[in-house]
Amino acid sequence: MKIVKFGGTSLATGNQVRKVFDIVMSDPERRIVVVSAPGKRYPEDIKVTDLLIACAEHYLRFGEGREQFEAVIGRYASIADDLGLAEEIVNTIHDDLLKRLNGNRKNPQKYMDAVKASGEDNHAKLVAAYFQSQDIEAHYVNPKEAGLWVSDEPGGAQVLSESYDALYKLRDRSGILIFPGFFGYNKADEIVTFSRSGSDITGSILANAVKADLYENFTDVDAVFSVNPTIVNNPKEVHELTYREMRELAYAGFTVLHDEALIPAFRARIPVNIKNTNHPYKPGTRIVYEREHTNGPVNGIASDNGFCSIYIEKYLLNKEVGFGRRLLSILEEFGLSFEHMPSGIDDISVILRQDQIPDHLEKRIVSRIKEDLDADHVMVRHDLSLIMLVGEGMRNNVGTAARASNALAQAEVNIEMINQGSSEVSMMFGVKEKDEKRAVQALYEEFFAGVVV
Ligand SMILES: Nc1ncnc2c1ncn2[C@@H]1O[C@H](COP(=O)(O)OP(=O)(O)O)[C@@H](O)[C@H]1O
Ligand SMILES: N[C@@H](CC(=O)OP(=O)(O)O)C(=O)O
Repeated sequence: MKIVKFGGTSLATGNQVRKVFDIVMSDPERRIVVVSAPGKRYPEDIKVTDLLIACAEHYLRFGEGREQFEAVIGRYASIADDLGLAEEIVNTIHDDLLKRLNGNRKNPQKYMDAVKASGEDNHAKLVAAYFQSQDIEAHYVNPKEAGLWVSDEPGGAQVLSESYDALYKLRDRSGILIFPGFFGYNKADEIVTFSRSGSDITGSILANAVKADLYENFTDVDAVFSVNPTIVNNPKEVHELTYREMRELAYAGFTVLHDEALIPAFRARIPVNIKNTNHPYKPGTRIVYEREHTNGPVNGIASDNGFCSIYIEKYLLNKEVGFGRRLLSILEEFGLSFEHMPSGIDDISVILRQDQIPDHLEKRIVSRIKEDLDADHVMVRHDLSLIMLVGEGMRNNVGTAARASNALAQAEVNIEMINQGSSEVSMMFGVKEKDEKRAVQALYEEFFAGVVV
């Protein structure tokens, strides 16, 4: 059995839904189909999820939002019209969304989640109606009825372990099951969504639960590229990655797959295949437990910006028992999470996403660290980008850091910090945001020019 997930662009128009139908029907193993809400039809378009967020915000502020509501319904109506579906399905979606918008607004986060989730929920109903119109036995499945239970963290839910046994029973159902991505239910039977792009997570959970042979994730690119295609023109495709490599790359900026979508599949050792809905005959990228290392130390280069580092200097801090713990407990008090913590003998840096620290808090954090830790010097560096070199082959290759540093020096990029992940499949370079593009291009040239991936 295969789990097949289709992203928003794969389901954005009637024509795209027809492609999805053909892909599913071409393989009898494709039994469970996870759908996203309609995505962008062209680059400047707005995803239905974003239209829904705007709609919910309008209702929260003004108690209504006719224009935003019509924009959402218009998207479904045009898809239904394209597919020649009866008016009934659009009426169902219309009534469902209106009911959610007029629902309880006491808890704005929960209200927002219920409205946001309607994007995938209603599209699953529409896609099931299309399959049925083609005389195929297909059923819309509601995540509550199927048993997809999640934690009560609006916009950031985590699956609860008891879901897996409940969802296993989906195997016994007949026909093709159309399952909405992106949300589950908490123990109070309320809708809670995963973080953005979370339909990938639903697919992975279902793959684990039903012990699928394969999790196919259909999107709008032929494969995972070795580097962000907006930074390097026409980059090389990577046809095989390990779970660890993809997890690091997804976390560090490869948005093609949600970084939380790997763990459930990985735990059950289910391979993931990323494929293109528009070119389904192409092999795509396989994500597997192990791979042969035939293509050099680096398998992908990811980058992301918007980081800052808190640099702390104190003579012999490495000898001071509890220094790290006390530093992290100050960050905890301010509700800050950190990404990396490279350290030396007399200094340590904590790297964080800078949007967590509003200007007015920065001074307070710096003086707390100075006073409580009796630090010699504390400084915040802003506007940093983190570049991650990722590859299982790094473990067995001497000189990767030297090659990378040399390439960056040649490109006149100053390295603000270096950190080698303890897993030894990644190496991180911190640079100024203004240098990110040049740095990534130089590293790509060093590790991929002439390499067959
Ligand atoms: N390294 C990469 N390889 C492939 N695609 C990437 C990479 N980094 C970012 N992307 C982007 O990810 C997009 C696909 O992810 P997403 O938009 O979430 O798709 P979907 O809506 O199908 O879930 C691609 O169109 C591409 O712009
Ligand atoms: N529609 C949701 C969830 C999702 O996974 O979408 P997509 O598959 O288009 O990334 C979002 O935009 O966040």
